[in-house]
Amino acid sequence: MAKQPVLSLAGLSAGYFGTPVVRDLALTVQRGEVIALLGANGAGKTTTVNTIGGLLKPISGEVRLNGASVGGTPAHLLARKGVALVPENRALFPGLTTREHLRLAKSADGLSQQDLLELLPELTKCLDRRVGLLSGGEQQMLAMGRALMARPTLLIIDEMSMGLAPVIVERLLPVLRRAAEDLDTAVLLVEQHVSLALQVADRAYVLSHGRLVLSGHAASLREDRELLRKSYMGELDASDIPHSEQVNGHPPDIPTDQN
Ligand SMILES: Nc1ncnc2c1ncn2[C@@H]1O[C@H](COP(=O)(O)OP(=O)(O)OP(=O)(O)O)[C@@H](O)[C@H]1O
Repeated sequence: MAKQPVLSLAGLSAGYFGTPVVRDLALTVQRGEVIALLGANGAGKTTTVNTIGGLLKPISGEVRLNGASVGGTPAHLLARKGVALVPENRALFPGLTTREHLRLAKSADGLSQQDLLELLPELTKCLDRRVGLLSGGEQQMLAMGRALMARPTLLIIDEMSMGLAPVIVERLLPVLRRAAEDLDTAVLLVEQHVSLALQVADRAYVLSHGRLVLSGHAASLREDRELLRKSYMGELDASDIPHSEQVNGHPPDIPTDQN
C-alpha cells in the first residue's frame, strides 16, 4: 500500500487579494524525502511555500498534512502540527548568540542542543558568537538547525542558497539529507540553483508562470538539461515531456502565455 504523504497539494491556487499567481498545483512530499521546488524569479515558489506554511490563505484547492486538510491554518498552529518554515530572509536575531537561538527553539518533544550539534557539528564553533557576526553560510546553517530543534515532520526551506556562494551551498546540502534520513523529516526545498538542488533532491517539481510544468526523479531531470531549460523558460510543449516526467502521470498544464 502506498504511504500517505506528509504533504499533499491538490488543485491549489494561491496569490494576493484574491488574484491567483499560482494555479492548480498538485505535489506530494513523503517522510524521509527531499523534494525540490524549482523555478525562475517570479514563478510563484515563495507564494506556494508561504501558503503551505500558513502565511497566506489558499484561494482554492487543498493543502493536506498527513491526510488532514490544513489550508488556511495560521502558521503558529501549523508549527504545533510539525511544520517548520525557514523563510528567505532566515528571520534570525543579529544581537543574540547561536546558543540563545537554540535555547529559544527548544521544545518538550524536540531535540536537545546536544542532539542538534550531533546532527550539525558545524554549529559548535558558533555557539557563543552573536548571529550578526556569523558568515552567511553559518547563519543559514543556524536557521536550518533552529527549525530542526522541533523535530518537524515537514521542513520547508525557501531559497537556501540566497546570497551564498555555490561552494557554501554544497556544504549545506548534506544537512537536508541528514534531516530526511536521521529525523525522518519530509523536506521541501525551494531553489533557483537548479544543479545544486538536484544534487540533493530525490524528486523535483518545476514551476513556470505559476503552473507546475514538469516533475520527476532528480536523477532523470539532471540528465535532461534541455528539458529543464525549456520548462524554466515556459517553452515546453507536450511532445517534449517523457511520460515518466509528466506531472502526476498526466501531461502538465503547459503555460500558453508568458504572464
Ligand atoms: N505581497 C505580494 N503582493 C502582490 N503580488 C506579489 C506579492 N509577493 C509576490 N507577488 C507576485 O507574485 C508572483 C510570484 O512571486 P513569488 O515571490 O512567489 O515568486 P518566486 O518564484 O518565489 O520568485 P523569487 O525567487 O523572485 O522570490 C510575482 O509576480 C510577484 O510579483
